[in-house]
Amino acid sequence: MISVDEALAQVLALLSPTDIETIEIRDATARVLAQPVIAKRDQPPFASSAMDGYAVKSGELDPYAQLLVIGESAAGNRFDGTIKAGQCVRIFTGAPVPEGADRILIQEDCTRSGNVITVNPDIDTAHYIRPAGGDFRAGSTIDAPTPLTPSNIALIATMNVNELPVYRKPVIALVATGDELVHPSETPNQDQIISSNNFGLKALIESHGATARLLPIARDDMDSLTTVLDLCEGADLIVTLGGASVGDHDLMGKMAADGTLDTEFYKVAMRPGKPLMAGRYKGTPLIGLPGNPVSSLVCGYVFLIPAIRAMLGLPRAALATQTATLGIDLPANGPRSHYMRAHCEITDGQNICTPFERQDSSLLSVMTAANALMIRPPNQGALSAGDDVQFVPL
Ligand SMILES: Nc1nc2c(c(=O)[nH]1)N[C@H]1C(S)=C(S)[C@@H](COP(=O)(O)OP(=O)(O)OC[C@H]3O[C@@H](n4cnc5c(N)ncnc54)[C@H](O)[C@@H]3O)O[C@H]1N2
Ligand code: MOO
Repeated sequence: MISVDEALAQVLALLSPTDIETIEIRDATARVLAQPVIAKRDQPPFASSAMDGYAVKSGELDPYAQLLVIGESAAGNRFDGTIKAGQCVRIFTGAPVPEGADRILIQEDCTRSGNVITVNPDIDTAHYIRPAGGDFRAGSTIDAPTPLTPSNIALIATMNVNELPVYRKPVIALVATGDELVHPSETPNQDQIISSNNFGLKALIESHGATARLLPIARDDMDSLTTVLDLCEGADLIVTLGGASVGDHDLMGKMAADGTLDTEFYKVAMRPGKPLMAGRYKGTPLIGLPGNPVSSLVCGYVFLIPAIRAMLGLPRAALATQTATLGIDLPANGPRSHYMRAHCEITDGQNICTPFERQDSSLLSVMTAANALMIRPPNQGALSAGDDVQFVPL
């Protein structure tokens, strides 16, 4: 069996970035910028006031000095004249600072009577002017590829860029397999269960910037399976769920083993996830995930998130791990990497990571209670509470 790292490298080698399309900024949520964008203007485009008050000459603010208010500068409506000695202009936050002014006196620091203000004896020392281009200059860029976050979407809008080149959302076809499966809301017979893996994986896929296509459930016969796989035409990636192992009805496993799939690998030294496979079906990249619900989801995190990132043109890399302190003693690990469902919690300033006692790969309730996958390398010796461990946050 190959290692998780080797398997991930082979999965990523099957995939290329999608093509680039242009979208409007209103549709940019969670997309990935494919080419740099360039600011069309300075921000702010003019020196502007940071406070509500009066635009003044800084040399004229002696205690009890009086200044004549000669006009108003509001956000969106500037004062067109120039401030001369003894004068000031009423100004509001965001408004252009008039010619001749080099400071904003906040309104709390003066009293006004008619068109005259009197400066208080004890005033704030800040100037409250935001210089033109203080945030960024015209011509400054946001590099690509980069995931579009709320803040860089706002930044790009401020740059006066409306149309953005982004990677097309990869389409991932999800094929649940098994005679025992029915759709939620259907009435299962006594031998049937509700198909859940496809919905969990759909949520995982869509929350990482791809589109999931839910296919009809494939039954445990070759005709049904190939009919559904053929319906995946046009997808960037096919993900099958279940039927990956060695039982008589595990048809994906058979296809991987007998070469019906253009198989890159079959079986990985990981727990859960041993029967994982990858290859191509009629030219389309395919990842076959095991059917146990937790195995499906864990493999989804470990392989599909990096796969989606690769298809979105982002760096090809495994999920980033973090270090925590183990909360309990653990016996030696077996020959497979173990992705243990765990709970991490900050206690006395330390991140304590404690794996759940029950690690069976059918237990979705345990997976749901977990906030981390604690990773144990193959054949790692026994560990004691207090040892450093690696984990991936969920
Ligand atoms: N003799 C051996 N048996 C098994 C081995 C092995 O090495 N030798 N490996 C075990 C491991 S590890 C895993 S993981 C499972 C994986 O099996 P399959 O991928 O073939 O999965 P299925 O048999 O189809 O299903 C397993 C389990 O999960 C349920 N399931 C399947 N699909 C869904 C779905 N869409 N939603 C909810 N639940 C689903 C299914 O009903 C089964 O209970 O094989 C072991 N066996
Ligand atoms: O590898 Mo299986 O996915 O352990 O349950």
